[in-house]
Amino acid sequence: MSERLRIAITKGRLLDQSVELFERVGLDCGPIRDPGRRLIHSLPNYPLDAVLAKAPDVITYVEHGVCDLGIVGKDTILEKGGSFYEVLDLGFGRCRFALAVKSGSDFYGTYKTRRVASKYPEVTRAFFEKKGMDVDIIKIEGSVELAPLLDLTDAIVDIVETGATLKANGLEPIETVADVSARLIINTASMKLYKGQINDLIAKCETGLEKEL
Ligand SMILES: Nc1ncnc2c1ncn2[C@@H]1O[C@H](COP(=O)(O)OP(=O)(O)OP(=O)(O)O)[C@@H](O)[C@H]1O
Ligand SMILES: O=P(O)(O)OC[C@H]1O[C@H](OP(=O)(O)OP(=O)(O)O)[C@H](O)[C@@H]1O
Repeated sequence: MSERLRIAITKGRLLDQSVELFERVGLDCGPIRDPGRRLIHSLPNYPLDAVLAKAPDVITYVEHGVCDLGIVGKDTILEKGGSFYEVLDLGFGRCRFALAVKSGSDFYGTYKTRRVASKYPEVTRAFFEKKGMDVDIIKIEGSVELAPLLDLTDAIVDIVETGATLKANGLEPIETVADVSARLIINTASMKLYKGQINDLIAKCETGLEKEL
């Protein structure tokens, strides 16, 4: 019997490339190419329902087993953690976490406790803990580049893709914190219960990735 699997896909930047990957291996993604306001869509030619969710919620739904699989950025995985299998680097959504400062400023050249703003406080904490450095971390919800411009903090840890946002705001990256790309994650119980079907979908993703090369 073929169960319908459920996959949570991160809305926004990762959705288009997820659709591209699935379509490359013959999955009809018509319903999620142009999803409108509807959040759950059945794929017409493969036993898969796609749930469109915010990045951290993708992990929540997969961890709780209400979705069998998920597509989410490594940034969110590093920040939120959780218990699931991370089975594939999907290669798209490539960017990096970087430590950035106002151009020319000397972040490491002082003994006072530095302040760092980030939408990713856990990633930031782990980065400085590894260095044995005590920093004050301030959580910001978006447009993190504002924090040093307003002199709230000495630096930011944020996602950098092209570097255009940093440059436009007179900031510069001084260190890479971690590389980021989209990952396929699987609920641990689903992996056992629906092994055959999940492996079929993983194999399709692998084929899709090879086709792109
Ligand atoms: N330039 C980039 N900026 C932000 N995320 C990026 C970038 N490039 C790739 N990504 C990946 O895309 C994922 C989704 O990003 P997106 O900007 O769509 O949502 P978000 O900024 O996390 O949430 P929000 O809906 O609040 O904007 C990120 O978690 C990350 O893995
Ligand atoms: O290096 P770049 O190519 O310029 O991309 C990086 C920018 O994109 C992201 O912001 P996003 O557009 O998601 O908005 P946000 O800051 O409100 O999250 C990220 O937080 C940076 O600000």
